[in-house]
Amino acid sequence: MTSDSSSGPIDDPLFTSGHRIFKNKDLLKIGHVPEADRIVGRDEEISKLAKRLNGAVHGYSPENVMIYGKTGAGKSLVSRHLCQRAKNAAGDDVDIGTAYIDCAEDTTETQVVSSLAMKLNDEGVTDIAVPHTGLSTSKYYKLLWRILDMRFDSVIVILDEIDLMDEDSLLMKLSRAEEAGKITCSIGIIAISNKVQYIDQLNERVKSSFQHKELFFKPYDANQLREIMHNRTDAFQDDVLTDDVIPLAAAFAAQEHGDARKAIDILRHAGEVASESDADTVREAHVRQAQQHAEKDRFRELVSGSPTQAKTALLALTELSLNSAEDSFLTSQVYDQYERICAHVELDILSVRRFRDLLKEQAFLGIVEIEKINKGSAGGIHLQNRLIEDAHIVRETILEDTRMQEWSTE
Ligand SMILES: Nc1ncnc2c1ncn2[C@@H]1O[C@H](COP(=O)(O)OP(=O)(O)OP(=O)(O)O)[C@@H](O)[C@H]1O
Repeated sequence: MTSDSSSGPIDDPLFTSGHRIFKNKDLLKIGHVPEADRIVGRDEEISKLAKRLNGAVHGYSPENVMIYGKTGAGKSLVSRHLCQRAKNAAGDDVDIGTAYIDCAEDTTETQVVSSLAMKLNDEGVTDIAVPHTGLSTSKYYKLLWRILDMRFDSVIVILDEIDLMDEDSLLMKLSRAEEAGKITCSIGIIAISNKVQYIDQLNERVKSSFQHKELFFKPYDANQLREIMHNRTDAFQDDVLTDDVIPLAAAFAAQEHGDARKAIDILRHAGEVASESDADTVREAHVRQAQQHAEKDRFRELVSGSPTQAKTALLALTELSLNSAEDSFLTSQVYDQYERICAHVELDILSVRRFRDLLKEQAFLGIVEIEKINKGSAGGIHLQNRLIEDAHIVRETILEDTRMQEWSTE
C-alpha cells in the first residue's frame, strides 16, 4: 500500500457509509481497552487488584484473585488494564508475562494450557514451536513450564468466564507449579466469573491449592454509565450526538443491572441506525430502535436454543398478551391457547403438568413471571403468568422457527 492510498478523504460514495456519523468506531468495540483516564468508577477495584498483583512487579509471587460481578461490570477491562500497568511498572531486572484466556472459547484444560503456551512463547527466544493441536495435556504443560522459565520471573494469567471450563484441575496445577518445583517463575491467576457460587462448587483439593482473595464488582449506576459513554463520544463526528442520546442509553443499560457493555452496544447501534437511515445526527428515536435490536439479540439467543414445545408455550402466552387488555393470565387460559397453536402447527399436546414445567423454565430464564394467587378456600391456589419481554419481539423471534411459521398465517 502506498502512503497516498491511505490518506485524504474517500471520494467513492460506495465506501463513505457511516463516515458522516462515526469518526473512530473502534472506540465502541467491546474488546477495546480504554486508557486509564477513560476507566470510570473503578478506582477502588483497581487499587485492590494492584495490591494483589504487586508481587509480580517485584519478581516474586503475585496473589491469586477471584473476581465476581455481573456482566458488563468492567471485570475483564480492569484485569487487562492492570496486567498492562504491571508490565509497564516492572523494573528492567524483572520480566513479567501476561496472558488473557477466554474460557468461553478455550473450554478444556488442554485448550487453555496450549493457548497459554502459545501466547507466552516467543519462538525467537525459546526456540520452542508450540503446535496448535496434537499433543497430550501433559506435554503442553511441559512446554508451558519450559517457556515460563526461559522467559519470565513472574506471570499473570487472566482466566475469564472460568465457570465455563469443563475441568477445574487447571487452577490447581497452575497454582501449585512453583511450589511443586516444576518452575521457578511465579504465577498469579485472576479468575473471573459471573457466578458467585463458583468457588464453592470446586473440588476440595482444587479449592485448597487455589488460595485466593475475592473481589466483587458492583453494577454501575446511571451516572457512571453516562460518564463511560461520554468518555467515548470521540468515536463520533463532532456535534453528531444530540443531548438526549447518552442519558437515554444510560437509562436503558441501568435497567439491566448497570451493564456497561450494553450501554456501549446501544450507543454504537444507535449510530449505525442513524447512519443506515442517512441521518445527520444520532437522535432519541435511534437509541430506542437500538435498544429494541439489543433486546431482540439477547432474547433470540435465549429462545433459539429452546425446544419447539417451549417456544409454543411462550407463543401461547404472547398471543394472549397481544390480544388482550390484561397482562397476566391463568395457566389454564395459556394452556387453552397452547392447545390451539399445537393443533394448528400439528404438534403433540403435552399434559397440563408438563406444560406448567415449560412455563416455569421460561420464568427461570427471566422471560416470564409467575405469581401465585389465592382464590380463597373454595377457589384454591392459581398461577398467573405474565410475559416480561416485549410481546412483539417475542412473537417475531418465535415465528422465525420454520416449524412455528405456520402459525403466522393464522
Ligand atoms: N469503568 C469502565 N469505564 C469505561 N468502560 C468500561 C468500564 N467498565 C466496562 N467498560 C466497557 O464495557 C464493556 C464491557 O466490559 P467488560 O468486558 O470489562 O465487562 P465484564 O464485567 O468483564 O463482563 P462479562 O462478565 O460479560 O465479560 C467493555 O467495552 C469495556 O470497555
